[in-house]
Amino acid sequence: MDDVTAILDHMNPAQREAVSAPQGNMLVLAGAGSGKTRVLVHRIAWMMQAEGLSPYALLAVTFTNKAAREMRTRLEALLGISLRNVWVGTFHSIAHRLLRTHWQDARLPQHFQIIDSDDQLRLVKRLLKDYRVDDERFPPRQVQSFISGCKEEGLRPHQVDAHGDAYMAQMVELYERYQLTCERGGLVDFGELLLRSLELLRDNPALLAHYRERFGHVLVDEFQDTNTLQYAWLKLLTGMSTPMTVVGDDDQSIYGWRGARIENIRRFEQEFPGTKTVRLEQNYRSTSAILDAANALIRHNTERMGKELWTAGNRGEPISVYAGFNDLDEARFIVDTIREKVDEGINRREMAILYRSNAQSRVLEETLIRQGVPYRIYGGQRFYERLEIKNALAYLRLLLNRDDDASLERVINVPARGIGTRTVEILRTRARETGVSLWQSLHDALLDASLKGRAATAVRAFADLIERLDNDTAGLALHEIIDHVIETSGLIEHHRSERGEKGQARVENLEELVTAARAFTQGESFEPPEAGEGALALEAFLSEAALNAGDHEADEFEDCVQLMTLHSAKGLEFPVVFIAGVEEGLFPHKMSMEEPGRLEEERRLCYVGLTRAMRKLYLTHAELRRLHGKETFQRPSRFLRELPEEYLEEVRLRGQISRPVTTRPTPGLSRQTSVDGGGELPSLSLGQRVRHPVFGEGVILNAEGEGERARVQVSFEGEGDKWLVLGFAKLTPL
Ligand SMILES: Nc1ncnc2c1ncn2[C@@H]1O[C@H](COP(=O)(O)OP(=O)(O)OP(=O)(O)O)[C@@H](O)[C@H]1O
Ligand SMILES: [Mg+2]
Repeated sequence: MDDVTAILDHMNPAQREAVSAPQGNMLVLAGAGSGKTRVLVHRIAWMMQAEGLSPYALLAVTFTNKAAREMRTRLEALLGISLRNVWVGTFHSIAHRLLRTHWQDARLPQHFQIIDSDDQLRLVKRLLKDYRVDDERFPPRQVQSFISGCKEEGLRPHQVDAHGDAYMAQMVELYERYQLTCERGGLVDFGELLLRSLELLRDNPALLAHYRERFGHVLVDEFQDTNTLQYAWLKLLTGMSTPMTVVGDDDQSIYGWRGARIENIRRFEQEFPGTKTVRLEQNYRSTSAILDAANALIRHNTERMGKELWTAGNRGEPISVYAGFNDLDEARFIVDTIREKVDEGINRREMAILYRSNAQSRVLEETLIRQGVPYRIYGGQRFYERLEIKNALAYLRLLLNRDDDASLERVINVPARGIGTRTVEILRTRARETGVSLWQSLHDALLDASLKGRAATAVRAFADLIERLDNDTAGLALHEIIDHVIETSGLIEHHRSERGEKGQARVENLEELVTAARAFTQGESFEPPEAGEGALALEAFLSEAALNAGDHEADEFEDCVQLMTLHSAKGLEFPVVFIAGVEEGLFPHKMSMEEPGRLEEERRLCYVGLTRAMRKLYLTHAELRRLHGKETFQRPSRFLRELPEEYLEEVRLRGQISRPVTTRPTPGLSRQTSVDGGGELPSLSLGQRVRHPVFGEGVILNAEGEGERARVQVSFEGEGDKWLVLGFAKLTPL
């Protein structure tokens, strides 16, 4: 009995009520950090201990595999028993388990293979070719997302109505052929896992009855992010008679773009009989400054179910807002602050840097590496290890060295240009036998005609492409070389045609590589900046990129700063959180600014970000950012304005010299600050503190123009930002 009540220890009355309520449908609707996940775990423990529910009668669905592992560990700790085969996992992993167990009823071969989206795309391309479908009118990625979309809505080819439209009819036919190929090959894609397991249960009443009987209770975390198919799956599995506990927060629904339906929360209340709704209103995670600011932000959304959150905690420190003069300065501020905190005794793993777009990690990573701060990217890869970046670098390596076999193999058919594995195999064998590089063997094979027909044409086109890239980029600056290569090779287009967030992220990363190159030649990126021009610069850049990719891999137990996108931070918490790039166009992301619905989703994402912080939150933005290879002035995000000022504190530039303007010319900005006439001017640096006879003390934010018209932007305390012509303004460096 002691054990049982221990489960209710450290719980507030509302939580206790939710944990110990008799089994029946329950919706826990509550804001961030109110203990929803904790209630879910404790409710499971309670049902096992107080009500004798067998661990195997339990089905708990989490959003990520990591969350599933954590839930299992927490349960084991609470119950003091090992829980190896309990049904705790993501929708996909649970569906997979069902299909593996009942492969015959699911009409699958015993050893069916799961294919990821890359395999899926390859398959689509092959189909288009086999059936001679014009891949310009039917771009493979579009076909792929059509198929996935149908599956997410639970539709099989025969259920899709083309409404007499020839284009649609062709799409449906492709879906059908795709499906047939999968069936024949025993292949199951991600969407298929869920749809197939839904059909498995639907078409096998005995089996369905078995599972309805077997599962005494079904629990779902992060319910606000379930999609139509998942909702249908839950409804079928429980038959609305097996009780369900779902927990969620409409304000944290951030996967609308991937088909998640917030309405599922409302539907649940209406459709599942006798649903008891519990609201948790006390937040245990954050200081009141953080929580109240987050509450104020989310109040700007109109589509809300309405919730209140309070905390008994201290007000804590204000939220620090830092305006970097550029993205590099922003990164430097973050990393400096992290190092200070480490000196104060805070573990690195207690600190997280969150950002909206994947590509933002590049500058942060480089700064962390340069300062020797170990970091880990959660739910993603390091910048220089990302697929699209490795592909781009492989092209660049080939320009310098055609005999780089690894690079050649990597990109010979990326983007697809009809060079199959058989052709590559022929080249490889030949290279091995004659002791030459693949590049050489490719030419030999073309000469003696051992490659023929389409293969020969495709291989020749590839060789020509590399030569052409080399010729065309001669004499160009490093960033222009890279820009040209990613455009002309078709790499960027390849990802541009990929719809959805993933393709978008890859395009952004490639553009970020151009930015990295530009920063590199200006000595702002890696060190030391002895880059030189053209091929020399390229060589130096490639070696630095290789260094940044390798070697720094932290071991599993190393104390690391956590980097991740805001999306992958869902459900997690950290004592210290930095959100970087809080700027219009970046966050909210430009793609979402036109549609009110998408903008609200961005605001929810911001709410998720803010509420990850327990003790201290930093919001940073840069006034000048290199984006997509171009420098742009950035405005602070509207989300910053939506936070009440009373919770914010502006961090002042520290007045230290960070970047002498004279040695680091920036396109569009001045090459030097010294002006002719008017005598010698002191050499000034961005970030430097200066005094003006009228405006007082300030910090140099920006500089532009040359000669007499050189101007600097100075942020004066009390006077705001001002642009001053250097020749006239009497600035004294401090
Ligand atoms: N009654 C309580 N007493 C002390 N700490 C609590 C209590 N309830 C929750 N917590 C703590 O508060 C933090 C937030 O809890 P939890 O992660 O379960 O919240 P959540 O509602 O799931 O948040 P999110 O919406 O971000 O997923 C955790 O550290 C948890 O241990
Ligand atoms: Mg949670």
